[in-house]
Amino acid sequence: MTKKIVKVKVPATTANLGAGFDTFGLALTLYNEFEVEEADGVFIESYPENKFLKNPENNLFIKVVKYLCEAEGKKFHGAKLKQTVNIPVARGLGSSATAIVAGILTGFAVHKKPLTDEEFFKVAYLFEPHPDNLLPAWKGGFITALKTEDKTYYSKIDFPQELKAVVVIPDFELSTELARSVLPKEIPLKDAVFNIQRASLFIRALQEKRFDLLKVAMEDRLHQPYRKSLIPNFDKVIQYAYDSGAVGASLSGAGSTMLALALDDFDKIGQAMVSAFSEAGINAKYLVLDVDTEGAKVEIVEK
Ligand SMILES: Nc1ncnc2c1ncn2[C@@H]1O[C@H](COP(=O)(O)OP(=O)(O)O)[C@@H](O)[C@H]1O
Ligand SMILES: N[C@@H](CCOP(=O)(O)O)C(=O)O
Repeated sequence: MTKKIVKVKVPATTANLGAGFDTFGLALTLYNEFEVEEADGVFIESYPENKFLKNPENNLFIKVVKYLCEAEGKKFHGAKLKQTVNIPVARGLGSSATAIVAGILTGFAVHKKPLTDEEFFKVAYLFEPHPDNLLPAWKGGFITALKTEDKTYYSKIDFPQELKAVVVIPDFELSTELARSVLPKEIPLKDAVFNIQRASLFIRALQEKRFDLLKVAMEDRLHQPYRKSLIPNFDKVIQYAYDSGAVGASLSGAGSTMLALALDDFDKIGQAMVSAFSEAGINAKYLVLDVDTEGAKVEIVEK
C-alpha cells in the first residue's frame, strides 16, 4: 500500500517592524520544514535535536494536525514527524506561526479540503491570535493585517527588494506570552497618535523607496518602551545598528531578536548589534536575510 508523506516549508516572520504593533509582518528567507506521515502513535524527530519540541504536548504542529483530524470526525491515531527547525523558538521570529501554518496546510491537504481564508483563520486563531505572523508565514511578503470579531482584513504590500533584514538573535528565549504580559491595558492618546503617524509613514516610505524616512517611521510607543526592560542593552543595540548604517531598526516580533533594515553594510551592522548585546554579557548571532515573497509551500509525496 502506498503511503503519503506531506512536506511543508514555512518562512520565518518578523512582526511589528516598530510602529506597526499587531499589524505589520514580513516573511524572511529562513525556513522551518515539516515532513509528516500517518503512524500509530506520535513520533517526533527534530533537527537539530530539540527535546522541548519532541514532546507532543509542546508541539503546535502535532496539536493542529490532531485538531483537524478530529474536526473531520476521525480518530487521530498518530503521526511521524520529521522537523527541521532553523527558526529558534520564542525569539520573535514567528516559530510558532510556522508550526500552525504547516499543521493547517497538512491537515487540509490530507483531508483534501480547499483552504479558504475563513477556514484558515478559524483554525489558526484557536492556537495563536496574531495575523501579523500567521499571514506572512502563509502568504509571504510584507502584510498589513487587522482582525475583528468575525473577519480578518489584510493586504500584501510590495517590499523593496534592495532592503535586507539583519536579525540579531540573542542567546535567550522570550515567550510571546511574557512579552505581552508587560504591556499596559491602556495607552495615552498621544502615544496612539504617535504610532498611527509612524505606521502610515512606514507604508508610504516603502512605496516611494524613501529609505531616509524609515528611522522615524519605525519609532514606537506602544510596545517597545515596555518590552525593552526584558532585552538587555535594547537602546544600545538600536543605536549601534544606526551608527553602522542601518536605515531602520526595531524589536523583532515580541523579541528577543532585534531587527535592522539595511541597504548595505549588512555584516558591519550585524557585528555591531551583536557587540551591543555582548557588552551586556549576552551572546548573540546575526543573520542577513532577504524577504520571502512566496510564503509556505506544501508538497505531497507518495512512498
Ligand atoms: N517549530 C515549532 N514546532 C512546534 N511547536 C512550536 C514551534 N515553535 C514554537 N512552538 C510552540 O509554540 C509555543 C509558543 O511559542 P512563542 O513563544 O510564540 O514563540 P515564537 O515567538 O518563536 O513564535 C512554544 O512554547 C512551543 O510550544
Ligand atoms: N504582534 C505580536 C507578534 C508576536 O510575534 P512573535 O514572533 O514574537 O511570536 C506581538 O508583538 O506580541
